[in-house]
Amino acid sequence: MPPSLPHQVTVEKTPNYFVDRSVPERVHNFNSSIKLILIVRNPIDRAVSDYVQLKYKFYKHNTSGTYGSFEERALDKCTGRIIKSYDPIKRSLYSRHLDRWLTYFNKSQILILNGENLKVKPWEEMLKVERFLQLPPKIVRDHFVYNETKGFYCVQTSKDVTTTTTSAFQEAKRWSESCLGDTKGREHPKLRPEARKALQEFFAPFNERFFKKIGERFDWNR
Ligand SMILES: Nc1ncnc2c1ncn2[C@@H]1O[C@H](COP(=O)(O)OS(=O)(=O)O)[C@@H](OP(=O)(O)O)[C@H]1O
Repeated sequence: MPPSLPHQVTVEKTPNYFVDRSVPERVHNFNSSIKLILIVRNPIDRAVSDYVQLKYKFYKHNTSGTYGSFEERALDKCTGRIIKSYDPIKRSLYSRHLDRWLTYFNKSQILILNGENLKVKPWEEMLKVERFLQLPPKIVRDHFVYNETKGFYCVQTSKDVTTTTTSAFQEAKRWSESCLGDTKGREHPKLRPEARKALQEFFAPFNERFFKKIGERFDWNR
């Protein structure tokens, strides 16, 4: 973690911390009063996004062989059952991973954000973050500009700059746009309806357990 001054808040983002078994205890040893933020989305979409990332990495490092389709990787060829040991599936079992964190941290230390809403109304999720971190509310709708090509909002940031003209110094605001990189928003393969149904049935009990633990529900029956 980078050092921070008393008036600063340091934020560190590593998606894999949520699922790595050894991390909750280590984080607790590091700072037991830390605030944690978890962004979740429909576990089926999370699993497919994870698959897309693994497939991309596979072709980056291998010149021969094929990675296979999501269905080939995640569903047993003979029985059609979900392969629980496939990493994108395993990592999407939110209730299991949350359990490990809850053995070390109080629920009030964990903010759960809605990943679907983060994409369509990021300012709403950011307000939750500001409240949770007890920061003055500064982020508003106008800070976001929708990027049609990417299908995501970009963040508009400004910084004060001093410019010299022939007659005077001028204070001006320089606006810049900060957008998500190329590895975000990659196309997902379309799943066969039977495969999607099998995934829905598989994840449903895990989702229910997760909703019970967090005291909130998400619309993931799709
Ligand atoms: N700010 C924001 N808003 C909405 N969605 C977002 C955001 N940041 C990341 N994502 C989506 O999360 C998916 C994985 O990205 P991550 O950054 O978490 O993963 S990783 O750091 O690459 O492991 C990946 O999902 P898909 O694009 O659907 O595959 C990202 O697009």
